[in-house]
Amino acid sequence: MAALLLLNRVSRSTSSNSIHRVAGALGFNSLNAQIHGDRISGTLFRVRPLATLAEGASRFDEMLSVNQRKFYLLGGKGGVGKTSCAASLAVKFASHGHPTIVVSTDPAHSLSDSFSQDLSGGVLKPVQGVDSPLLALEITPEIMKDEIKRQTGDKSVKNMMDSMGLGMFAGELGDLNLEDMLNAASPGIDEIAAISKVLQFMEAPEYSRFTRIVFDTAPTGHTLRLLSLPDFYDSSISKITKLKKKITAAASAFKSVFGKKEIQQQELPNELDQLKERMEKVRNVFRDVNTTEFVIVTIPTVMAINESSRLHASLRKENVPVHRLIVNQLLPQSESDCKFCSMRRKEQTRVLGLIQNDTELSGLKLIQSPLLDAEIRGVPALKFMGDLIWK
Ligand SMILES: Nc1ncnc2c1ncn2[C@@H]1O[C@H](COP(=O)(O)OP(=O)(O)OP(=O)(O)O)[C@@H](O)[C@H]1O
Repeated sequence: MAALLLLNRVSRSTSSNSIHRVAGALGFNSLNAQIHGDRISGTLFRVRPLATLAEGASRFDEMLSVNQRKFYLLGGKGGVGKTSCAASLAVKFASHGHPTIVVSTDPAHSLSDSFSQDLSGGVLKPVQGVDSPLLALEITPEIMKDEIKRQTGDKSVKNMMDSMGLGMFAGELGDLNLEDMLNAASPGIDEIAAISKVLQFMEAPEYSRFTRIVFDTAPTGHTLRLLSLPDFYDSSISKITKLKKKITAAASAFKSVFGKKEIQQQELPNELDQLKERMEKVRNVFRDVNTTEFVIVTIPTVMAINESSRLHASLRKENVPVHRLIVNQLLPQSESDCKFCSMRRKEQTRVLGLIQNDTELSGLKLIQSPLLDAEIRGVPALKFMGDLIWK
């Protein structure tokens, strides 16, 4: 029981190596800590339990204990605090000895803003101010598009038919290529880029030491597309593969009539089969309770809770493991409570009650995260937030 938090603000400065250690010893937490030479100054908050709402522990020890690689995807409605929660989780994992990568798949990136450092450019960049390895990546669709083109190479249908001696029949099909075929029906390059990165993290030896991969996902719609994309690809690739087999069979028949050597199946490029296999791998990872967890982030409003409930239903349908729900931006109790604040708090308490009665959400571990009186920017602030949420 008891998890709403009271934050009393006291300004201080200290010459300690770690403002967090000193703050902890004094019974405070710190936010907006700044380092000036050997001095650290910042704002300290005292955090103590107040209200009598359901327990909000995230069981971070569980999240930490597994040594094998785990993927954490944080998602929810726009603006609820997904990036702040994802960034704070990544900092916390790294601070507890897990080499971590945090990836933004949201086309409207805010990782750089959240960490208050430049993490743009579509490449993995080390996050400054964290003791153990923490890399960040804002996936840039344009850069990824080129990368995907390079990976898929020239798969034009005309070339394929040429290689079978059927170039003269290619006609209109000549302009068609695999990338266009997939893009035409595909939900979006952002999701493809994200999947492609997951594959790289899974397969490339240089990333093997990273045991935690945290995804700051785009608002709900995009995220659901991301998760169902491997299935979409799987079915598209199956169709294309069938089409290729039919063309090959027709070519063989055609050539044998004219006395040419029959085309062997193994002459066909097998990249599509490989792509299908890799997509299956991603799909399995997203659905494996041992490798992946999707954490839903929400705020205490009826609209956000309803969307979270729908999100959980969709994730359940996709068999994506979900155990935790963060309710962010809960108004803390204050000694000089204004009427507006007490009304809002009452409403928020009512909404928390709705979660407990929601069939989709009631079974999830509820994590309560207070609304702070400062924007969460920079590693010290993220550490502060992480200590409130991930415990
Ligand atoms: N608990 C909190 N207390 C105070 N400010 C918060 C809290 N959580 C998030 N914020 C602030 O709210 C803003 C939006 O947060 P954030 O970018 O993490 O949300 P998001 O869900 O990732 O947004 P988007 O959907 O636009 O990507 C930021 O300015 C962030 O600092």
